[in-house]
Amino acid sequence: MQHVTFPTSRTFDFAAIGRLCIDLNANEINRPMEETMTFTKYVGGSPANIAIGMSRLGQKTAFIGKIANDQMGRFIASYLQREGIDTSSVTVDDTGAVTGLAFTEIKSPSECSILMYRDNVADLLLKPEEVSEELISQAKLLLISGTALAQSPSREAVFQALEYAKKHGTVIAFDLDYRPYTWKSAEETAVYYNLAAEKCDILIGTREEFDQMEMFESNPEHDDRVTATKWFSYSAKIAIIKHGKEGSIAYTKDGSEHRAKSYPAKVIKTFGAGDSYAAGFLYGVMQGWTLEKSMEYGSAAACIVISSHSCSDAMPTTEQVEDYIKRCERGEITAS
Ligand SMILES: Nc1ncnc2c1ncn2[C@@H]1O[C@H](COP(=O)(O)OP(=O)(O)O)[C@@H](O)[C@H]1O
Ligand SMILES: O=C(O)C[C@@H](O)[C@H](O)C(=O)COP(=O)(O)O
Repeated sequence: MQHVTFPTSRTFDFAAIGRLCIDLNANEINRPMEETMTFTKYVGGSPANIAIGMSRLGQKTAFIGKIANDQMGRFIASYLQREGIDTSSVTVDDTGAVTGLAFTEIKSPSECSILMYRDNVADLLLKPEEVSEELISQAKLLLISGTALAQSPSREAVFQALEYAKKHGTVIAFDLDYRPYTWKSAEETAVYYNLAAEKCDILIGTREEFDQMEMFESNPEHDDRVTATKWFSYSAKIAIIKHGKEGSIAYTKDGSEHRAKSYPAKVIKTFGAGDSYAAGFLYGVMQGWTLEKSMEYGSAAACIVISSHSCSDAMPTTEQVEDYIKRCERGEITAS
């Protein structure tokens, strides 16, 4: 059964709006940040990672965002272009804003954290008038990500993008991507997340991210079905609640729920799981696959990324995902 119908005959399969940043991933793994001396630079930012993932999976992809007018900004733009991503809607800041940095700490495969430097970042300066209606009207799927709602004018830019997507029948996916650093209060976060989620067709988040949205509601048992059902009276057709290595559950508007098997992985670090999962899952849904198959594909893509050092640079191609699934089926990959 098709839960979401995508428009046909559009220039882009996929467009993402939001932050373009830098990840600096610890080279000396399995130790605290205090003892980490060297880092490798990658393009980062959750929506950037997902866009790179979709492009690697062969989807015609565009990005809407703002970069700093500095070396880091230029590094990001040229990386996206090399990945075949359309950057005509990536504008360059002219106010002296900087590129957001995420230093990652890999204390152990399961104890990872991120130290973010996000004061005066260019990505949050994207203005509503810089969002191209033409581009959104030419995309089958628009991805928004929660962090871009944290501040004006980026917040208004995302709402403007939602408006255009609704007007042109572009399917909207919302990766909650809650990062506390950029928000002023939990109340502000909940209000804006809810306002955006009302307009979206596909919601993807962890249990903790949905809890954050529910601060004015009663869901004392943190029940996934209660969480998902609320959104089906708005625009949502699919709500996915992720539970780390325990896997994820997709709820659909017809009242059913879908679970997928997850795959083993030799985990180096856990971050990047969500972004690669989102790319693999959305790719599957766009191919018209069942939700179970799409979720499995997302899980396999996630395993590839968490077994690698980077997030963006490790995003797999279809051949890599299919090969990973086959190797798991043959018992060649076991959990670390
Ligand atoms: N340790 C792990 N082993 C295998 N798969 C994992 C592991 N951690 C996450 N995944 C896969 O990645 C998906 C998303 O991970 P999750 O940690 O829930 O998201 P996020 O990175 O956004 O917090 C999970 O549903 C699962 O399929
Ligand atoms: O989103 C960021 O700004 C940092 C990411 O690039 C980072 O690598 C990461 O945390 C990925 O997030 P996840 O996929 O939700 O684990």
